[in-house]
Amino acid sequence: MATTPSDRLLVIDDEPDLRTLYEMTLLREGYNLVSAGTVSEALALLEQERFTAVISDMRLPDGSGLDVLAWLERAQRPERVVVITAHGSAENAVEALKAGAFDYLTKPVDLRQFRSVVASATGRDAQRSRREAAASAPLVRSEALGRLAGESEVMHQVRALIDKVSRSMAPVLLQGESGTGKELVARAIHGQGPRAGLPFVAVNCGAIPEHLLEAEFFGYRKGAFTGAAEDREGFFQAAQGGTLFLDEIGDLPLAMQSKLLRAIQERAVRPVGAVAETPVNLRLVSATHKDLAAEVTAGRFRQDLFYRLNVIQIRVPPLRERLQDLDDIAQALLQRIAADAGVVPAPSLSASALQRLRAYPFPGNVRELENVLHRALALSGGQLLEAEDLDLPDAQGLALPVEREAEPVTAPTPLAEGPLPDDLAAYLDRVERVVLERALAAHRYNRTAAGASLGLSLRQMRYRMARLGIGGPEGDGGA
Ligand SMILES: Nc1ncnc2c1ncn2[C@@H]1O[C@H](COP(=O)(O)OP(=O)(O)OP(=O)(O)O)[C@@H](O)[C@H]1O
Repeated sequence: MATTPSDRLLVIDDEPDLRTLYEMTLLREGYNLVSAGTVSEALALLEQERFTAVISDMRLPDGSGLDVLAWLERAQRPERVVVITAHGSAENAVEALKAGAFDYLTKPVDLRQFRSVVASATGRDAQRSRREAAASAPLVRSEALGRLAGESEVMHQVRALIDKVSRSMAPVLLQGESGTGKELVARAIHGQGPRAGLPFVAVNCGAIPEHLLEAEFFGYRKGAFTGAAEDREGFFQAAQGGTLFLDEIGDLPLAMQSKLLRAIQERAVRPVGAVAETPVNLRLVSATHKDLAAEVTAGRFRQDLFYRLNVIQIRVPPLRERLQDLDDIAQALLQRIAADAGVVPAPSLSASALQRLRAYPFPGNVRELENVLHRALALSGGQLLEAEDLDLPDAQGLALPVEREAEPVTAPTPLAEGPLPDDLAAYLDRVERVVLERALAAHRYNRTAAGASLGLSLRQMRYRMARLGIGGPEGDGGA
């Protein structure tokens, strides 16, 4: 590959053999480099010139890789730093990421991984993929960040954090109620980062049946189980080079938590039925509406996995805590919904409509607001949406949700009597298909509303529709 003048690296390691190994590997890749054996030598070189990236061992005779990181932070230098930590030292890796390292590698260094991590630190992988995918990949860069409306103090903080974390590969944990915009934040982190042109794969951990998790995450080989007619890649392979967004991570069963932890530690996954592992290099963003620290205390979430995922935490507050954003968000959503529906110009909200919105607590947060506006737009037809068009209960009339008695479940008639199905999975798929299709038709193909009527989130609905190959008119903005 052609070298650009910016491909200049600084390698810091005190062991001559390792330094030679790194140098040889990098020279063969076409990089141009200098090396140092101590922190002070490294700082002297850094004072003289700028590098694209710095690759530093953690333990050095006169200090540590963290000292180099701290120096670069203080000097506000743009170099990306990859630290190399001792095997099994999760603390060091997490500490380095928190201190601003771009990424880390663990000893003994796997050279394939080394090349791939350095390629992302120098931006080569992103450049290559942008060239390859220029026309076909949707350019997510900045688009998601642009969609994130709201000028409240807390939203400014969220945006500042997105900007900061997007510069490294550090895992991010997003904490917030359902519908607050966690996925949008995850997309913004990806879109602002150096790998914006690479895939962003969103997975709702809670929507996948437990027995399919491993195959869905890591893929499988042909013949691994009945029905595995060909090799299939998992989410990790699909997100290779980019970002894997694990939503509702708190719903992951313990057994799968262990497998996920292993994949993070080893930076490799083994598809079901495969002998060899496949290296993966991606950024993990996870999200939860649960208090994961409390889940750890309760023994439902692995402490070590929590530690690995929670390197940087961003809290996305509920809408009721940032009511001053409501007007901006409502207007932004209305613009988008109207544009998607081909309604030009977009209608606006009357003063009374805005007042009604402000008085409503929005337990379903921004997603609920989006649905309310969808419905209002479909029903009103005018240029000004009034309070009545929103179809919201008065603030005074709002009652707390009453727990409904669970309705008795009656088995579908064919099962109460008559022959039992000879293929239960296929039979249940047929039942599910009929239920989903009926709910979709009843809600004019609005997947959010159809899902809600069945007690499913939009993601669960999407997952089920995709699994059963149910298409149909795009009925809402949840895609
Ligand atoms: N600040 C915002 N400005 C504009 N639109 C927003 C904002 N926050 C969220 N949205 C929109 O609200 C909807 C719900 O957001 P999103 O799916 O990101 O929430 P979530 O927290 O991931 O929800 P869940 O936990 O249920 O998966 C999306 O259509 C998103 O684009």
